[in-house]
Amino acid sequence: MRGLSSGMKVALVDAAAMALAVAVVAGLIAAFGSAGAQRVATHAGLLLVSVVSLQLFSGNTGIVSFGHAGFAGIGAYVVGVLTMPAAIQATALKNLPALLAGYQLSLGTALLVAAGIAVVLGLATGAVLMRLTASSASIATLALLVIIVTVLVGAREITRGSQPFYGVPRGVGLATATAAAAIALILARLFRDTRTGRMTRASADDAVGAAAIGIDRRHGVLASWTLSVVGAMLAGGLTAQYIGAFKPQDFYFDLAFETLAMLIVGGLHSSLGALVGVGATTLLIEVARRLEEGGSFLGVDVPPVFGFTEAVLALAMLLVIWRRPEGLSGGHEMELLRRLVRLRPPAPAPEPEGRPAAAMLSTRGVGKRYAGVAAVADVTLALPTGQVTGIIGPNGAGKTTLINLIAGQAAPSSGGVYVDGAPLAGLPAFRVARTGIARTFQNIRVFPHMSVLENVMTAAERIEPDALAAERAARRELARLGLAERADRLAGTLPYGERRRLEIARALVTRPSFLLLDEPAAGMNPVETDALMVILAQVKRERGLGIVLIEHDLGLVMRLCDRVAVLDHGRLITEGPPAAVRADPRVVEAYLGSRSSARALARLSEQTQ
Ligand SMILES: Nc1ncnc2c1ncn2[C@@H]1O[C@H](COP(=O)(O)OP(=O)(O)OP(=O)(O)O)[C@@H](O)[C@H]1O
Repeated sequence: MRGLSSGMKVALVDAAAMALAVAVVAGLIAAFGSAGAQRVATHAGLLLVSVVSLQLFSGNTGIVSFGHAGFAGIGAYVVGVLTMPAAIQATALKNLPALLAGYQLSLGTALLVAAGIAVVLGLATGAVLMRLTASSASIATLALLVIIVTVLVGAREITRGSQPFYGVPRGVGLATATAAAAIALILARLFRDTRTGRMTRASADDAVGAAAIGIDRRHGVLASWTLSVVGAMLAGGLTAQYIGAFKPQDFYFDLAFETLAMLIVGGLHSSLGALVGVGATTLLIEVARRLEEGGSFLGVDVPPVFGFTEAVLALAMLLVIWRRPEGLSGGHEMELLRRLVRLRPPAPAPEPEGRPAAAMLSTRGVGKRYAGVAAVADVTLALPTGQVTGIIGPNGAGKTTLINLIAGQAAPSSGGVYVDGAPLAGLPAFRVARTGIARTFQNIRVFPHMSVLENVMTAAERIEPDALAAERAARRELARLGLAERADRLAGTLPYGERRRLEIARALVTRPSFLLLDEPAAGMNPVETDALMVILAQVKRERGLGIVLIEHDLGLVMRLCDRVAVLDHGRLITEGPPAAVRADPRVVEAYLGSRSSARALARLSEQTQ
């Protein structure tokens, strides 16, 4: 286990525990269960493969998918056609194109072919999905489901259309279903703690924050979608060999609803949720099914009730959404290892060597108009490394917009932004971040559902060679910002001031040439603000990076900054050393527009004279 990050160690133990739990339950049912119980368990095992595949995509990206049921259908037909004995094929599929006829492959080989097709289909459809917002992508998966089932019905020569497709050898029983479910659970649990898994979750948590540390959201969506399509198609292929006969409608809305309901009941955001969801709903469905058929229960005659099972499932889902939105699992993994032993964290990495890669960040005549209003107009600024440049100005002066223009969160309407003379304008934010520009946000953008350590590690992974190195670098920055003890807490549960510091740690771990801080001391008490000032001054001294600081605390600006630029109504009205700027009558005039700022400026002049 040495050489692995803490997260991966925890994931491995969780994965082994879940696989073991599934194997033990299946073993008990195989040994002592009735034939009926074994059928239910086999069906549940195969459903678990489907639900886990769905969780791998939807849980990590936050995009609810309705399309997975359709892919299970494709998998079922692929395995069905490829494994069907030639004699049955000759009667059941008389018009099957010669190219597809007479293979009669083993289940394993047919599953391999299905996986290959799944990769191609996953990449092709994922290339579209990754360009859509989460809600549009979700609707697109619904369209995919309809298209897939329509094609399956239409491809009569291969699928027999709406007629039952029969004659598939029944090679899947409880043992195969259990093994498949265990493997699916292991892979899904481990994926979450891979580099791609973390990047995907970060983008789902806060896409803008993720782009600011260089993450291309599309990469995670494509990777998790393709993997989950493979899982869904294999689940379908195994199901084909379990049930032996099926129709396209078996892989339509009912299955999409059933698998989604199971996942939501268990908890969308963890592989444990998929396991708990399938377990709990299988039991519920079994009870509901008995009631649906009617009969005498505890001496009471109950008439058959059509659709009772679906209604119970829907009700269970609504109840969970209402009372426990994160699902029965609470939305998190077991983290058994962390519960059982006190994990010794790896030592923080030493301070990195070397100076910033770039020397100068500059804007030339940069401007931004919003619906006719000039938020920033014709600003030309030089922001060298080795200096702290303060950007001040009254509310609405355009400070945040200027940072957004530099960091790629907004595209300039005019002018440009340059790093060592190379233009940045037009690059998406994640590419700007990769040029060595890190930033924090006025309205904090940490990843709330990830741990404090994961927040920083995700950023570190862009530049560190492996997860362990990324963890050690992350721990270094957490220690610097006084957050070492908070490493395992969920970022969303931190108090405001600590979340601000976490954002700074996340930015610093990328070893940027330029650090843009948008009101880093907002919400901090004076002690925290002073500590932050010491840290920033130290980072500037040790690393020689350039810091750009937007701050309303003028005392902090005047003490920390080497130069100060003043914006008013989007325009740069003056720029220079703090003392000169403070004495500039244009600055006093700009601040007089806002009474509280004018008071702050007056107080500051009194204090520093
Ligand atoms: N996305 C947007 N759409 C429309 N107008 C915007 C947008 N972003 C900023 N603005 C406008 O641009 C102007 C500058 O806003 P900006 O947030 O950059 O100022 P600021 O100096 O950072 O203010 P504050 O100190 O209050 O944070 C404001 O008038 C604001 O309303």
